[in-house]
Amino acid sequence: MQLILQNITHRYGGSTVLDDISLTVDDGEIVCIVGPSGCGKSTLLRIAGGLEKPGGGKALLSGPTPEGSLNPLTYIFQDFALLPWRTVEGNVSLVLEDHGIARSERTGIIADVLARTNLSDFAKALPRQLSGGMKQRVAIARALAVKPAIMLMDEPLSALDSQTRELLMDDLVALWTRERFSACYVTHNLNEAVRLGRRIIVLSRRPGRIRDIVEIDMPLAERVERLPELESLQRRVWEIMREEAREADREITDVA
Ligand SMILES: Nc1ncnc2c1ncn2[C@@H]1O[C@H](COP(=O)(O)OP(=O)(O)OP(=O)(O)O)[C@@H](O)[C@H]1O
Repeated sequence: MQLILQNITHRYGGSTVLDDISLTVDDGEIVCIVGPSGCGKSTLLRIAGGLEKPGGGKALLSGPTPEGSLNPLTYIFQDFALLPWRTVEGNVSLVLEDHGIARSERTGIIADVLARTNLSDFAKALPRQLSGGMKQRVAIARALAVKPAIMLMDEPLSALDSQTRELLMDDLVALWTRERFSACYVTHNLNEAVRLGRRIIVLSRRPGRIRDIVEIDMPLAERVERLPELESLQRRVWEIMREEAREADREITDVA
């Protein structure tokens, strides 16, 4: 299944936030979206997920829904959004209960996604007993449980310290390598973008327009071994963004 954004334009009040954004996320592809603060990355993701209606243009899904997919577009947020009174398995179960999945089937799905995210030993733990990294693994397990066609990931690792972020990136690469998933992945972090993205869409400062697209034709599993190449790609993305980020920074300071 493909996610297609066609000529998306959006305004809040008098100001244009997104201007004529077109992009496609192909089946099995991770597309990263980077750009200066306030350029509309999260807005674009909300439009992609149907949470917000664009002022102009269209967001659509094309192709058959994967078998067993309960929710073709599924979000993963920075703040995990777990229910504190439910255990790890209870949090994953909730989305399945919402879809009316019978208990016996739920048990199988939960065991599968907890195994894939290395959480099997923590099934009975409560969120408050878990580190930030583990909480985000639960959020990823919960997203996988509905067999999404495309995951919409909004800064999923940015609440974590840098070491935990590294571990979670390894996990995402391992998950993707075992069973490819598609994702539209918004991040501030250019290192995450070059580690995970097949394509990196660089947006300009507000109004967000596509400034450039950097393609990375290197298998995900090899990237951690090829850090010098990734560093030069990361520098290239930063060169594209630098002026935009500087202008965006000034703009925000002016407002304050
Ligand atoms: N519901 C809303 N109503 C009015 N303005 C909004 C709303 N949501 C976002 N904005 C504004 O739209 C612009 C884009 O916001 P958005 O959160 O999409 O940007 P972003 O690129 O994700 O930002 P950041 O990198 O800082 O997270 C910002 O100026 C923001 O203040």
